[in-house]
Amino acid sequence: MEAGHPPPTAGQFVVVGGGIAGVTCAEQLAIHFPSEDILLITASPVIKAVTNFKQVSKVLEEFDVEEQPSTLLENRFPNIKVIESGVKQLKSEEHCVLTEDGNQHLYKKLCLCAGAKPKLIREGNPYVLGIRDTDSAQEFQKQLTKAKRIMIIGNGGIALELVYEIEGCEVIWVIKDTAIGNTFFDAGAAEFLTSKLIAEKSEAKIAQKRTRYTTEGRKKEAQTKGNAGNIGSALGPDWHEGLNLKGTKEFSHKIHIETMCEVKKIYLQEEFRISKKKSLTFPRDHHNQSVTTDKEIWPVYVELTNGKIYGCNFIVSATGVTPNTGPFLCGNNFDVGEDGGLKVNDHMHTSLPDIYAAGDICTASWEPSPVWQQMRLWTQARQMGWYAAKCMAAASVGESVDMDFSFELFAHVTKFFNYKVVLLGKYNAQGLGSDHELILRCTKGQEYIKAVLQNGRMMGAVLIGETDLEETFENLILNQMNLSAYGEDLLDPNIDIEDYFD
Ligand SMILES: Cc1cc2nc3c(=O)[nH]c(=O)nc-3n(C[C@H](O)[C@H](O)[C@H](O)COP(=O)(O)OP(=O)(O)OC[C@H]3O[C@@H](n4cnc5c(N)ncnc54)[C@H](O)[C@@H]3O)c2cc1C
Ligand SMILES: NC(=O)c1ccc[n+]([C@@H]2O[C@H](COP(=O)([O-])OP(=O)(O)OC[C@H]3O[C@@H](n4cnc5c(N)ncnc54)[C@H](O)[C@@H]3O)[C@@H](O)[C@H]2O)c1
Repeated sequence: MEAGHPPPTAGQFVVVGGGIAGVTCAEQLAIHFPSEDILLITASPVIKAVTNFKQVSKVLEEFDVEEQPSTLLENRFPNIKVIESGVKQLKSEEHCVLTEDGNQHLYKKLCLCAGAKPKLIREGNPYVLGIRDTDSAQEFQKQLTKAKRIMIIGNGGIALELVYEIEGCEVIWVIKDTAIGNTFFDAGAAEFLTSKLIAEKSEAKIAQKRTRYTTEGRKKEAQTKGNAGNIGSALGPDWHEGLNLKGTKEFSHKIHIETMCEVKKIYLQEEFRISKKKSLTFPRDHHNQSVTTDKEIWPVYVELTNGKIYGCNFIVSATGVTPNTGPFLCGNNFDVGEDGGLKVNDHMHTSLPDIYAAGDICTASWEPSPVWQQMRLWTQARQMGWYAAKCMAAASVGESVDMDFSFELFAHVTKFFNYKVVLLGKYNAQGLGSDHELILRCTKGQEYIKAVLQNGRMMGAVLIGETDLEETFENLILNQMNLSAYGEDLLDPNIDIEDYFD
């Protein structure tokens, strides 16, 4: 044991991380072993709790997420003890974790749920912001209140949400692809959504919000704990609620999309002034009107791979995440996946003895069901945390456990541009090659429905709008019924599809 440290506490169940994965795991362990102490070690001063959980159908689930002081978790589960201190080092051979507060904790079984970090296009550039936790979201909001124009890089969840939410600030949106939202949609769905983006924003957007997201309690806690520098839990659904995402201008939306390009070089103002040979590109809106005369002097200039250069106040790098595996895990010989996550098997077990992992930190390395894939999402963090606890509990009493049903079918419910969006199975025909067919139904401004079929069986679906089809489609994917005979009728709006398959 490390010299100078107090003697370690006795071996117990230890969970690292106060996000959805860690908290769910700790709660389940506390339920399984009511007479044992469960230790939750987290670097952030608040924890994330799942509330109002609703199993909508076999696989689809809905819940709210609340940031809470850790004492609330301890009150609900008296056998959970929360330690608000980052893990400095894992010593897997000694079954021990060292925390920043100078203590060491022995574990009999450990679950690592330390989340992920934004993968920025440039590290260490003060004009490149990432959004992950409450602090980074508030920093972004602060910068936005002073901004006339920003650039958003990336084409996934965060970028989609930001371009819709930001008002009073020009947005130059830079995507590598030909259409928006490539992580979630094909070009057809993207076109459906783009028309909404161009149209005026409706009042209903505010009225239909779902998740409560409170930050007041957290701010006070953070000040008293002085945890500066540590990363907090990831945000989630409706993270922008309560943040006033408004720039300095009076207009609502002004978005210019640059497709099929990336960032080549970022110049600070002074560097740009020196390289005078470059001329500025004036961004144009969807009517091809110049949105600025660009006499401005900008703090930062971005050269894109298509040769254009834009000045802006700052850049948001919404370019995905990297699992948070270091430096506290250095010196431990974990197997890691291509995406840098800790590889876990079908029992959420890593390659090291008695160490499990769940949520954004891990890479699912089992042979998945043909209609499931890992995505670093809220729901999967909850499901993995829950299932990891079940596996840890079973292993500690020598029992076996079957794979949880939630990993049978990929299912995600979210909201983009104020539309309900349900993604099921291989919703973008991922991994199906050209051997599949698509059946579509689209009513502009109302709904977009896509079913992905292979050999007559439904493999995935995208449902945008209030389609009410999620449960039927979920069943069709799960039961793999041969749908060849129905052909296009499958999406005929005059046929009540639910009756069809009852
Ligand atoms: C802006 C934004 C919007 C999102 N929107 C959605 C959405 O609409 N729907 C959806 O499904 N998903 C969404 N996500 C993704 C979702 O938030 C994550 O997939 C999920 O929260 C991951 O949970 P987690 O518990 O694995 O990790 P995290 O929530 O990141 O928690 C990690 C925890 O580990 C702690 N930690 C880290 N390092 C240490 C250490 N060394 N020692 C101790 N503790 C440590 C952290 O403090 C934190 O408490 C969004 C993410 C972002 C950033
Ligand atoms: N409603 C939702 O479900 C939702 C909303 C927000 C965030 N999230 C989740 O939060 C996490 C972070 O969100 P995110 O949007 O950063 O990640 P993401 O994985 O959703 O999207 C990353 C995007 O960045 C692009 N990209 C990657 N490297 C790039 C580069 N060098 N230059 C240009 N583009 C690049 C990718 O092509 C992709 O479009 C993800 O796990 C995401 O699923 C989910």
